[in-house]
Amino acid sequence: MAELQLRDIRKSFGAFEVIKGVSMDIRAGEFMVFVGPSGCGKSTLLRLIAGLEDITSGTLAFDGETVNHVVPSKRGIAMVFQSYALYPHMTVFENMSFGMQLAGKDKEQCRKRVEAAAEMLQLTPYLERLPRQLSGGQRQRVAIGRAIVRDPKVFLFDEPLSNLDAALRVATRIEIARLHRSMHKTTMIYVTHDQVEAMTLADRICVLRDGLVEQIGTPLELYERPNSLFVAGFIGSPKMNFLSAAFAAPYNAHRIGIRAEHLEIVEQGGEWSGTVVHSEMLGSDSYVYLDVGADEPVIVREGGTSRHQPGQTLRISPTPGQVHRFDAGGRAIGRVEMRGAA
Ligand SMILES: Nc1ncnc2c1ncn2[C@@H]1O[C@H](COP(=O)(O)OP(=O)(O)OP(=O)(O)O)[C@@H](O)[C@H]1O
Repeated sequence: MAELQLRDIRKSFGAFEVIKGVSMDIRAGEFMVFVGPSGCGKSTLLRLIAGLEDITSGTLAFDGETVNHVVPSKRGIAMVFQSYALYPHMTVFENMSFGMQLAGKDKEQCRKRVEAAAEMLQLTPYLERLPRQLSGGQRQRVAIGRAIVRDPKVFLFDEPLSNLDAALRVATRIEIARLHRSMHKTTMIYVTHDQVEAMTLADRICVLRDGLVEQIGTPLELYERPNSLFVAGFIGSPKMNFLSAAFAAPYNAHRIGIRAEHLEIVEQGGEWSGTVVHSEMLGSDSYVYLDVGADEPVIVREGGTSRHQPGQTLRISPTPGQVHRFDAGGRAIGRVEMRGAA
């Protein structure tokens, strides 16, 4: 378990600055998730923490000690990548124990650690198999097991589940959450594109944008109190509905944002009305897409099966207190109880 301090970290590749001054504290035992659009620098930041890339300027400290010039093998980290990078000619047991044997660990100690990790990851029946005799999810668990046996202070994950199909992704995600709990809360830093992974695994999420931190907070903080249009649009699925001009003016905002679950279809009155252009049924919920005359259809969540057909006119109202307001620069200016109240 280690605490990390990042102070004004910058990274350039030649003249191209990718990380532009990132500062944050990652608490001991915390599960921190980095999200952000493609190319914003998530993997680069993780690789700087791992020591796989040199930091151009700024300070990186583990438990108060600067590690900028400490080689990766001496940082007490273990990293799991999207590609499992297992040795194809070695069994699961050998793949997991190889690193320890290289480090000169006692054979018996290696065996015990591998068996304990295999137990934790439900890999015990597969220890004598070769990687090609395993499913993708099992291979990724071996890669995670190989990292566990090193008993790292900090675990780094770079999109570890993105090669897996949907069902395996869910199963392995639950496995990782369980792992975090059972490893006495080893500090974990996890890069992902996946909303659900970020929301369900993270103690805190860091949203990166163009090499800078846009917002750091618990999943619920980011979901309920995004500090910018960018975070509001990035966190949550379906995306928050954004409305501008005549829709936002009564709220004294440049733009307003309302989540699909905070719009209610009403029989009478209603703040806006629109035509149903599409509806999606997910089983437990439905999403109704309404053309209210804005740039894009507004998405409204309905519990159960939608009763609404394309072409039908519906009236909708936002849930009081759930209208997010944004200024012309895209900064949040808080939610309001009702229109005209700001
Ligand atoms: N070794 C390198 N040399 C030059 N440019 C690089 C290098 N590594 C990364 N970059 C650039 O740095 C930027 C950030 O890359 P990075 O892989 O960190 O982004 P990311 O947020 O992880 O993206 P993705 O979600 O697509 O994986 C990109 O523009 C990338 O092309």
